[in-house]
Amino acid sequence: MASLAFSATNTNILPPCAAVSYRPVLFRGGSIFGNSIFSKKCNFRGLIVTNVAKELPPTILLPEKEISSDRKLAAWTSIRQERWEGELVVEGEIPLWLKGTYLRNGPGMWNIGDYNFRHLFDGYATLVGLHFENGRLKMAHRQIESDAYKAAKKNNKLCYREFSEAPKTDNFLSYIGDLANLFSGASLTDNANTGVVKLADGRVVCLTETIKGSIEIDPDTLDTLGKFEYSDTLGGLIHSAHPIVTNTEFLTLLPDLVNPGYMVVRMEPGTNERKVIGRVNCRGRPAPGWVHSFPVTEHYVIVPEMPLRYCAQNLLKAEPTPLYKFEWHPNSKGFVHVMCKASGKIVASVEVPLFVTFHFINAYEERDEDGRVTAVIADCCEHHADTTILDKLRLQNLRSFSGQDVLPNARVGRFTIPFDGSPYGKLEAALDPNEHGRGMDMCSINPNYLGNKYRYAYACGAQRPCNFPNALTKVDFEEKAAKNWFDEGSVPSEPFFVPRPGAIEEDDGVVISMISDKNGEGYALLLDGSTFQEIARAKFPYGLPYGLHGCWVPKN
Ligand SMILES: CC(=O)/C=C/C=C(C)/C=C/C1=C(C)CCCC1(C)C
Ligand SMILES: CC(/C=C/C=O)=C\C=C\C=O
Ligand SMILES: [Fe+2]
Repeated sequence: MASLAFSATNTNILPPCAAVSYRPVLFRGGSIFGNSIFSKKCNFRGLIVTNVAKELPPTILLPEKEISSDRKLAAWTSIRQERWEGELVVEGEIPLWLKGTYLRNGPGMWNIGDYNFRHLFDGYATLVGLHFENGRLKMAHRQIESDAYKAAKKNNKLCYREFSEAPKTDNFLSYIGDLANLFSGASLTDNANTGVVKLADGRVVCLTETIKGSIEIDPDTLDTLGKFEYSDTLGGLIHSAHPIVTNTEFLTLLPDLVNPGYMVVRMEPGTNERKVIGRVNCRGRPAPGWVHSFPVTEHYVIVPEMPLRYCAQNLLKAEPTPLYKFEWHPNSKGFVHVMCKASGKIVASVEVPLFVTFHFINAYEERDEDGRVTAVIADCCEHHADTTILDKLRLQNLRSFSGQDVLPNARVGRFTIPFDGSPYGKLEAALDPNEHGRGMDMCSINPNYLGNKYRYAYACGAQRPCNFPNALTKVDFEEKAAKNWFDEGSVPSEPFFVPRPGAIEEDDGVVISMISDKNGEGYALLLDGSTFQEIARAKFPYGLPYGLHGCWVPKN
């Protein structure tokens, strides 16, 4: 077969002492076989895997308490080993036009030795690649070599501030150092665990919300290439986790925590220099709203100002507060601002009902019969202005599903931002949330419809009872209906839509997701974008931790 993109490498991670008993286990798929090992003497449990196809040395996997018959979903369990790569056995048919790699990033390692992290967003980044070619599928995964990850491995302790975790201060003097490091940003993490984007110039960058956590990787080998350094002098410590990336530009928002507002910036392909388009001054106080993502239309950048606001004091605290680095300020209200991409001018700024969202889905302009823009429509996965979703994403909650229906309700929140100068915008459900089980997050659309009127969105929905979105859903905004995919006890990751080259219909393509199943195992799943029926699946050698966001790297 044609040589596929991933390099043949594996890492040996040695257990604390030699294994004493061997038990052959699992693995279909031809390219690998494995032995599980358990040593009573040193209380080590793990797996030995040999990649037969590549004749690599055996890899001894990370010892993990959870690797036992009572193991729970792999989704909330740290990755078993640093890296793996190999071909998977495909059940069903992968369309021959699907050529390229789906890269997915996410927090996949939530412990340093015996110390366990608290929150889903704390984990060290695990990058997974699914490489499709000629109807075949290779999977690879690898840890991103951020400074934070390398330092944790070397010193066997947390060295940088993660989403909810902060390194312990030994004494007063080191605390002073910590404060200095905090203000300079030196102690903030560069653990790029949130997403991965392919820039128009071909570079692939993993991202988180700290600017220093922008890390370039090689999409073929998953190697960490180094920091993606911005060459401008804009400074700042944080940005939106989800830039808008197209063939012509990279747009992002830089929150200004000192003088509450957002810089809207643009970076051209082939450069590392962000240039300012304009600035939005916040209308609420005391700080800008958290801006995990934002949408654009053809001509405008939409800047949401959520009442869940960054909190400088919480940033300084070592112990997590109920809302982590944020605070809920209902009295300071919620707003949506619209900036013209070409001029940087604010063309609308409206107060909207209180809202909580991580992810905007898409936005577009509505026009009258003379072609004048009358309003902007912006859709998001909206959590009914309820911040408890942040707490539900604590690992302890995710790992302890007892059959109770504890996932807070979510909907497709549709903002209407009028252009007639009126001071208020609307926020309503775009369809009955029961269509998708009142779960709604981790969305994607056909990328060719970015910023334009669109009909379909793909997301994680819910089949109740659940404690986390446990279904995949295809929303049809025209029919105001959804099609759902569900497999009892499973946790599916972001359904990522890849359009068929040359397609006319918006939903002509496939949806890729990775499933963590009730047996602790996992598989790649391919659904038809139109029927939302399964067309193929391929089992992983072991279940993978939950991943957040991905991108498509086409192969020419
Ligand atoms: C994984 C995900 O979706 C979000 C991750 C967010 C992170 C890692 C945020 C980190 C932050 C700090 C470490 C300090 C500054 C504030 C903030 C950007 C929230
Ligand atoms: C996984 C998630 C929310 C699920 C709730 O329904 C949010 C992830 C945010 C970061 O990318
Ligand atoms: Fe996200």
